[in-house]
Amino acid sequence: MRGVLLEDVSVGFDGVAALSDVTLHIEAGEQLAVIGASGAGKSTLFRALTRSVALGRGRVVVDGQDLYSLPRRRLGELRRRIGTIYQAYNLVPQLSAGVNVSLGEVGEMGRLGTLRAFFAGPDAGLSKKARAALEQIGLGDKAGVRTADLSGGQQQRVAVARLLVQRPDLILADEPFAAVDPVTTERVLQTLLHLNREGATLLANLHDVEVARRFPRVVALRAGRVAFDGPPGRLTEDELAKIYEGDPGGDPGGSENGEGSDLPYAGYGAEGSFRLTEGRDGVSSH
Ligand SMILES: Nc1ncnc2c1ncn2[C@@H]1O[C@H](COP(=O)(O)OP(=O)(O)OP(=O)(O)O)[C@@H](O)[C@H]1O
Repeated sequence: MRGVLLEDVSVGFDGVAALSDVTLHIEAGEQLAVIGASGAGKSTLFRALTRSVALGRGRVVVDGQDLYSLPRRRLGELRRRIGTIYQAYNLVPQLSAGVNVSLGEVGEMGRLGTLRAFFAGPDAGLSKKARAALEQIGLGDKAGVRTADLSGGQQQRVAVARLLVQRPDLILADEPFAAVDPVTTERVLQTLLHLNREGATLLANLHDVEVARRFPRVVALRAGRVAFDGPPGRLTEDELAKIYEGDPGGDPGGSENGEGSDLPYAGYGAEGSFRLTEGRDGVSSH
């Protein structure tokens, strides 16, 4: 994977600009947190990276390929190398957790295995990989449970286990920590960072600025434009105030960030930041 480039990207919905002139270079293997107020365009940015939204203007290049000019088959091939955790998790609710995880296995063998698992019963025939992934994410006992019957946080972990099986080159995690408790957040974060260390480029849309500060590079969107792009140390209270200015809801996911505050960054100064990984400070200046 040679990284990601968005060049002057604009996306509009019924005349409303969701993204305006967004230019971002993301190097292969980078960890990038995307923040911004509700409606700032974060999800639209992620959808543009899988060609799931029409582009008004600009260019999106993933691994050297112009995403929006690719023929269908090549687009499919590229998409299989992109792992997503979206707010709806992209899981098939009627299928068991184990089968959903198996869907991460690309290629014929993976598909056959999944079909076999589907027909043989909810928990039968799963590959070792799928089982190990569920174990790793703490859902070893849920392989046979219908995904619809799992809690929101458990479904989120199923989506993460699927990534462990898929081993994508690019991970798009759109609010991966919504609806999960702090322990699960840590577990999911560690898994994503593990996949990143193994080479995957990681983009995470985060509501919680404290979590975003743990990434070496933070991009903030404000009204569809890039309002900040740099290391978390430069994310001062002033910057944050500009980014979230006029945001009526603060953190719609329910802020755990300070009593009585409705702002997602309340209580966290620029100093409090820390990182999990070492040696990743070399944020490329774009
Ligand atoms: N399918 C759509 N049709 C019409 N408008 C849309 C559509 N998707 C997004 N929008 C609009 O585009 C803007 C950006 O939305 P987007 O979902 O990208 O924001 P966001 O930053 O992800 O917000 P949140 O944090 O609340 O999820 C918003 O004004 C939204 O209402």
